[in-house]
Amino acid sequence: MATSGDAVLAVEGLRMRYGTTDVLHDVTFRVGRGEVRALLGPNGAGKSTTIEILEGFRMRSAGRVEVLGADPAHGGERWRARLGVVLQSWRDHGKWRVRELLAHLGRYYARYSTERIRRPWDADELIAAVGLSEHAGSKIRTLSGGQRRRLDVAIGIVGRPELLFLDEPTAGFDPEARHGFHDLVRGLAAEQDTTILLTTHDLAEAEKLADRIAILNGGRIVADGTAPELAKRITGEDQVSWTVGGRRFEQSTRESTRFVHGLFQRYGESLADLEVRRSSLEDTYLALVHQAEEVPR
Ligand SMILES: Nc1ncnc2c1ncn2[C@@H]1O[C@H](COP(=O)(O)OP(=O)(O)OP(=O)(O)O)[C@@H](O)[C@H]1O
Repeated sequence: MATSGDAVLAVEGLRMRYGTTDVLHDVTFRVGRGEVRALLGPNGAGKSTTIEILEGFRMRSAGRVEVLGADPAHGGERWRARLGVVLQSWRDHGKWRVRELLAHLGRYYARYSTERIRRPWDADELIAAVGLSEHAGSKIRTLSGGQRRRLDVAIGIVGRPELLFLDEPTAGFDPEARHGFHDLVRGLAAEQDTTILLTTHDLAEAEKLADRIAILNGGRIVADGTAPELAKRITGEDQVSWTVGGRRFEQSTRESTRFVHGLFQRYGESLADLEVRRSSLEDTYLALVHQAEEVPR
């Protein structure tokens, strides 16, 4: 596989079979340094399976995978120390206090500190970065679900990973916690230059966080691009509607600005109730998922 210098993660022709069932078919994508990439798809699409293979927790059936220059199936300790993993499941450290646990886990990374990346992240700075300062001395079992998830993220990044995997990071968050978490993820990418691969089935989350989105459905990548690129991909057309002389009209067009300009020229002030509805990522997503459901596997 020709890996460009900037690709932190490259997947080519990845396949996974459980027993006699293929759950990943020829999955191919790349993630560049500092990029936030979402793997978006409905339940059972294969997101967790993909991410677990990339993390080195699951052996693939076929295909080529390179993560931070190594095959995850053979990644050593030093390689693993450069990765951050936030799993869907909770860890069970209920009796530990937040600062105590982070300082303890952080110690493991000290031997992997480099001139460029100082490891681990200072526990109090990290606690502040994830918005848990008020709970630094609390026992973990007393944290709410959202606070606990923030701690999961802190555990995932305590070693200042170059590449962070987030598996459905905001499942169970209230809107405020979700907003705070999105700021945190964007900050990691912008200020720490962390490359992030996150899985989600929340379109809005993918659109808000990710530079690029790969849509996975039925074990296949059915689309890959920026949110606007994907939104244009299926319909590519905007819906313009307007009223003239009490009659309602509607038109699909790829050139909505020019079309609206024409309407104004033609109807002037008698034009009323003008609306332009852009094709949205949601249109694309639903169309792609629906299309794929119709293709026999
Ligand atoms: N250990 C396993 N043995 C057999 N089948 C499995 C196993 N793990 C997952 N699968 C199957 O593989 C498919 C993909 O599952 P996966 O958990 O990767 O999907 P997902 O996109 O992460 O879904 P969700 O959003 O529900 O977490 C599903 O059909 C699932 O039933």
